[in-house]
Amino acid sequence: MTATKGLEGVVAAQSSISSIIDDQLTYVGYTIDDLAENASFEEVIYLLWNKQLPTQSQLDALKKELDENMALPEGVIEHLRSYDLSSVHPMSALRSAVSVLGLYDREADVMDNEANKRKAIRIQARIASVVAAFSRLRKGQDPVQPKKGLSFAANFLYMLNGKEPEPIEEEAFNKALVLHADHELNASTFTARVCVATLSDIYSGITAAISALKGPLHGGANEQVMKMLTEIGEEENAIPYVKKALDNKEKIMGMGHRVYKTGDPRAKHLKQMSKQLTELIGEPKWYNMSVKIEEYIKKEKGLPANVDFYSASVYHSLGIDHDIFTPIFAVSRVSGWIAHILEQYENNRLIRPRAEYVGPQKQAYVPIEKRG
Ligand SMILES: CC(=O)SCCNC(=O)CCNC(=O)[C@H](O)C(C)(C)COP(=O)(O)OP(=O)(O)OC[C@H]1O[C@@H](n2cnc3c(N)ncnc32)[C@H](O)[C@@H]1OP(=O)(O)O
Ligand SMILES: O=C([O-])CC(=O)C(=O)O
Repeated sequence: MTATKGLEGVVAAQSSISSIIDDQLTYVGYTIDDLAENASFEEVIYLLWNKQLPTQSQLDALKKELDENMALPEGVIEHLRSYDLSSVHPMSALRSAVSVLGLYDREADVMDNEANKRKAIRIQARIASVVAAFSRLRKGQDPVQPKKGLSFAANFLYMLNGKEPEPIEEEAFNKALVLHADHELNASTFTARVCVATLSDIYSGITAAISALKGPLHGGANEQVMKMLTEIGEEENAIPYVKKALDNKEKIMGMGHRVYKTGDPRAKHLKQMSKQLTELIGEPKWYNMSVKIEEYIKKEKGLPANVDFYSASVYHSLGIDHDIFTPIFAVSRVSGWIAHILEQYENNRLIRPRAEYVGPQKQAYVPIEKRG
């Protein structure tokens, strides 16, 4: 038995949700370019969960269900008020709050398909509310109740900021949600599938997935990109900064990808949005220094920008706190996690690979008093 480090190239599941072939990403066979330009996030949720685009009445029904389930149980708000919010990372808060959400769901451990679909709606709707409530509570503001009839994107920004977004903000945020919704067997999705393949419940699967997304090699990279841009400060510092980082064998966040070698097809959409939005807020330097870094890393290391690179300056331009970037990734990706969890339940087998043992062999037990 020989291990493949990081499971690179290992095909670990069959799926009909999303695919990456020749650096092209599709959700259920629709290209990400087509969806990013045309689809609402709600349509994408429906697509991922039902493997087909909704009719108008199916979309209306989904929107109504999301609207009806967005408000948080009072116990979850109390939970968020029960600890020092200033001392925790929002991803840790989200991870714990989703676990608490499960405690307030009477169907949490009901495993049939219909119950799982009802829980899917509740989780999708409430994760957005948790992130918004957390963000407000830690600033000493009360949570804002969701407003029925708004799009998912607009409702999130409304709950976050207490005012409805401008059309350009809503459109940009919707596109970001569409672009982040699913991505085949990335680390957090794989984590979710491993978890529920034991026939554990959907809240456990999502909590596990959030835990995996948090890391800076995965979803946590978007926050780190903005940290880097902030440290760089001005355009002329960009190249010296990344050159020094490479000399020190440090990784440049938002660059490189396990699967994409020529480019991440989501990045060009975010790049375009970054240009537009940073100009709009009068801070084009974030876009300009990002372009410089992207070009330099491509030239020096042959690595492309990934989805996390330009999303950082997009979210910054929308006025979102930098440590809320990764929770926003979760607000979108939960749609994909749920799709994969439902797909795993449909045709389940325990996921249990092997390890190549490389430790000592044939050791004889030594009584404790004789150990040196
Ligand atoms: C939503 C997402 O999860 S997208 C990914 C978000 N993560 C990041 O942006 C973090 C930065 N990027 C990385 O760490 C990596 O490119 C990953 C984790 C995304 C992919 O990693 P892997 O496929 O395992 O590649 P690995 O880390 O083994 O790197 C291969 C080589 O490229 C180099 N490399 C990879 N990414 C980078 C980077 N961002 N900056 C500098 N060098 C890099 C490595 O140092 C390594 O070089 P070496 O062979 O000389 O040691
Ligand atoms: O697929 C991956 O490894 C990481 C990624 O881009 C994502 O999860 O969107």
